[in-house]
Parts: sequence; C-alpha cells; structure tokens
Amino acid sequence: MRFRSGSDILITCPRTGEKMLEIDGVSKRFGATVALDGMSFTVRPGELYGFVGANGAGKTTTMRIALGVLAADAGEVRLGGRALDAASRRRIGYMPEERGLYPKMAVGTQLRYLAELRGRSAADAREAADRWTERLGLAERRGEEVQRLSLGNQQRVQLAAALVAEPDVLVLDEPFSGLDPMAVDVMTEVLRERRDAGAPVVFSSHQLELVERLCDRVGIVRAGRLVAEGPVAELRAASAVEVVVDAPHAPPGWADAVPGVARSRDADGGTVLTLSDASEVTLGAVLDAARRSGPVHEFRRRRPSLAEIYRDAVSDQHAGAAA
Ligand SMILES: Nc1ncnc2c1ncn2[C@@H]1O[C@H](COP(=O)(O)OP(=O)(O)OP(=O)(O)O)[C@@H](O)[C@H]1O
Repeated sequence: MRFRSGSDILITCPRTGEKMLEIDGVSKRFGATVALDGMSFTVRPGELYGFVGANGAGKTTTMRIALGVLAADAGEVRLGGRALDAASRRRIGYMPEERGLYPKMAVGTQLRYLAELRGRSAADAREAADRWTERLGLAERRGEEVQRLSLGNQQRVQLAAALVAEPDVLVLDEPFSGLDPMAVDVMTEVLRERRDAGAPVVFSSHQLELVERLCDRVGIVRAGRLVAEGPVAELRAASAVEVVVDAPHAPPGWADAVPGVARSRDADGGTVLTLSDASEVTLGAVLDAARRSGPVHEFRRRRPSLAEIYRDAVSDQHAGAAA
C-alpha cells in the first residue's frame, strides 16, 4: 500500500506500517467493569479516523492506553510496527477529554513548556507556540492565564498543546465538543491539514454528521470492541436500502404486508421502509400500495446516514457482535 504525504512524496507503507497506529486486541478491566474487550483497529498515515460509540463504550480508555496513561491488561499498541515506548509516545499529539492544562499558567508559557517537555529546543518551542496561537486565533491571549479563557478558547489551547511538538500522530478525545461553528471550522481545517501532511489522525466524537463529513474511515465501538468499521460510503452501501414515502392518507402499517419490506417506521415527514429486497418489483409493489391509500407526495430511495447505521450497530440486537 502507498500513501501520499503532504509534501507530495509517496511514503511506502510496508507490512510493518510506517507511522501506522495499530491498536491490537487491547483489553482492560476496572474491577468488575470490562472497559475494553479485544479492541482492534488501525489508523493509516494520511487518514482521518473517526472513533464513535455511546457513553462508556470505551473510547477514552482506548486513547489513554494508546498514550500510556493507562496500562492494558492484554493486547498491544504499535506505531510504525513497533510496540509503543516512552520515546514513540512523545511523537503522539494527544488531546485528553479531561483537558489537562495548567490553569494558572499563561497560554504562551504553557505551550512553550509543553513543547520543550517533548524534546523541542527553546527556540523551536517559542516559534511553534507563536505559530499555533496565531493559527488558532489565540495570539491576543498568549499572556493570559488559561483559567481566564472561555471554555472554547481553552479547547483551542488544548489543540495547540497537542500540536506544538509537531507530532507524527494525533489522538484527540472529543476535540469538537463545545466549540462554536467558527472554532469547528478551524479544528476541521487543522485536522485535514495534518492528515494531508501524512499523519494518522484519530478523534472521538458524538457529532456524527461532522464525523460523516470529515473522516476517511469510521470505527463504531460497542461495549469495548469495534462492531463496524469502514469508509462511511462503504458502510452506507453495505446497509439495507430504504424508501421514504410520504402518503399522508396511508393507514398505520400500510406497507407491512408488501413482500420485500422488512421494517417500517415513521420519520422524515413520512414512512421510512427498510427493504430486505430492493428490486424493482418490491419498489413497484410499495409504490402501488402507497397509491392505493391516496396521493403520494414523496417516494425516495436512500441509504441510511451514519447516525442511523450507528444506532443500528450499537443497539441491543448487535450485543456481542465481533468487529
Ligand atoms: N478509572 C476508571 N475506573 C473505573 N471505571 C472506569 C474508569 N475509566 C473508565 N471506566 C469505565 O470503563 C468504561 C469505558 O469508559 P470510557 O471513558 O472509555 O468510555 P467512552 O467511550 O470514552 O465514554 P464517553 O463517550 O462518555 O466519553 C465505562 O464503563 C467506564 O465507567
């Protein structure tokens, strides 16, 4: 496999996977709670990977283990084919969910300090802190204590903190939560830029429309393991075809007896039918049934959105499903 880097040089990704971030069979318990149960996925160089799942599904635990903040009970995290160690972990830019900044330290001082802590020279640290604060709209705030900033601006500082040491990999825990639309745009732009420069970028989010728009691939987590994964377009293509029908006079359950209709629910200003057989015969039979009830204002074939695929994947019927 070959991957394109930002400088237009093609980097070969051998089996060992240069700069590839691999989470391989990671398990973790907290007492009786199984937080991770064989979590496995790979984020390739130049890929934006969306990590989604319900509250408590195991996203933060996975990221903490990748960063060495927590130890796994089993499994391994590798970067570029090698088990992560203290040195390679310093090459990961991490944005923790709990936002670990020093509240009383000034923004500029803090960013320089964090960059130096990760091995940058004083001059490099100053240059990077100035550049990222400028880029993230924080130049006026360099001298202010972090605790005096709004939450959204603290979050921008947290992103700057993940970036100042020019990391090879970005691991961001809910970077978009609580951001205003302008800040979402800046965050989006920066993540795309790092991806285009060849970095593996993984972030967790509950904002599924944003994940659908932004990510090259998505992993859906349920109870500590991956239950679905792939490019959103492929996940959608693999899902059952749906038909949205707006037939205002149709009685409840009007399509239930049509062969090829698996499920029906009210949504989108009409009835959404999930088809087990999306042939022209089924579509024709559905349209005929709708017409028999009166006027048909809309009849549209569609694939489910990521949000719908997600709901399906994390619902109880998939309990225990393997990735
Ligand atoms: N330090 C801890 N001690 C005990 N249990 C924990 C600890 N950290 C996480 N857990 C448990 O592990 C499970 C996974 O939690 P985790 O924070 O990884 O989920 P998450 O997917 O990040 O959730 P959210 O979307 O709410 O941030 C949960 O059941 C949680 O209660």
